[in-house]
Amino acid sequence: MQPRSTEPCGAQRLTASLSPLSTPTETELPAPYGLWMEIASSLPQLIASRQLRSRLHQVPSRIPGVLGQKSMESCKHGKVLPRNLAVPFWEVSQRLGLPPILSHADFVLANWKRKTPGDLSGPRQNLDPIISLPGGESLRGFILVTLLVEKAAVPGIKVLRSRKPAGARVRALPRCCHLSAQPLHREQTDYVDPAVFYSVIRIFLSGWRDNPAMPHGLVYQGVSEEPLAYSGGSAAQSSVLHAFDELLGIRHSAENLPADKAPSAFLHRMRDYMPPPHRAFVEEIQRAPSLRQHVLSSGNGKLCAAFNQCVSALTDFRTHHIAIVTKYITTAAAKAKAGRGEPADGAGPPPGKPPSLLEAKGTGGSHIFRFLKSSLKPSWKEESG
Ligand code: HEM
Repeated sequence: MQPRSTEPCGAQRLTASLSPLSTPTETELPAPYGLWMEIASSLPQLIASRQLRSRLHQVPSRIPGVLGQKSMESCKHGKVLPRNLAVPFWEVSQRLGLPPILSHADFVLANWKRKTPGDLSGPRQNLDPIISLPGGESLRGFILVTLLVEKAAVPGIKVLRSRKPAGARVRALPRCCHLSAQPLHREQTDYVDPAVFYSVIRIFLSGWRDNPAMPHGLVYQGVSEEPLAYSGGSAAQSSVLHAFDELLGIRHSAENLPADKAPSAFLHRMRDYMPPPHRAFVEEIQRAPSLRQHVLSSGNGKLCAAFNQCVSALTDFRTHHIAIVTKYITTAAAKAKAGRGEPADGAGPPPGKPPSLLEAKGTGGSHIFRFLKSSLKPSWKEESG
């Protein structure tokens, strides 16, 4: 991964809007980016009518006064992102401290707006994604349900950020550590059609690292002659579970897996896909004195029970999540193979052949069940006293 600049600029406002639960303040880019906005706002239609490629050719390779220009480099091999997309994408990503690929931060955290001013008491009804992809209502449900899980975690994150003594924080957490496992299950089921998720939405989240469909990554023309490999968007890039895991000192076991394939290695890599303030927050919790050690040495039964409740809440969330993955990937794959997995009307046609090479893979490219089941069995990080 390239070194990242944290250079302040207009991008800083965008970064600020990525902090947990703040409303994205800007939903339109400034005038020089008019053509980009126009294309971004009609992606589903452009993809369905196969006009996206020709529209993208019209994007100028230089955006006046905003982004620099790199010299054209020839491309020797691999799948190529043309220079007029690759260079600005690279530069904006550098300024945001994010990798140049659609990440959880882009797709979910910064991609929502209120339909009407007001609170989020009827959240799904009053919310919309800013930028959509093919997938119709299922795509909308997928983004917004994921966002609502982030929202449900806010009280817990606030406890983590509070300056209260460790004991008080442990006691406060079980009340707000549920992470909405039940609603996650119910809402995904109600709003996201598995066939649409499997054959349409997932393609946009498949990335070009550990993806057999793009084994050599992607050449970002004008940025690097060598192909670059980045994982696709996944809620594994959300700071929420990482923060709770670090707080509770949870490590994910890796039976029969080489170290580089262990869940902990994958999850650590996903931190590179978080906005820098989120990553810093998780690392700060990681560096803090061990809460578990504090609880154990307190000899306080109620405190131990509260701590264990937090661990159970995470396990429950992950158990529900596995049920979702079974439905949206395993069962959907079987149906697609049997020819019974046609997306419902209104979802738009699949933009290409469903990625059969990705069947056993997660959105971020992991071998899903081995990975997800191992994260159900928490082990503890080694503690030095
Ligand atoms: C249709 C819905 C969903 C599907 C099919 C799905 C699928 C997956 C898959 C396959 C993985 C493995 C890692 C990867 O390859 O990216 C994963 C990881 C993960 N997902 Fe989801 N997911 C869904 C919804 C959600 C939601 C709404 C959340 C909550 C914000 C969530 C949170 C996570 C987390 C935290 C991980 C990392 C593994 C862990 O910490 O246990 N997922 N998901």
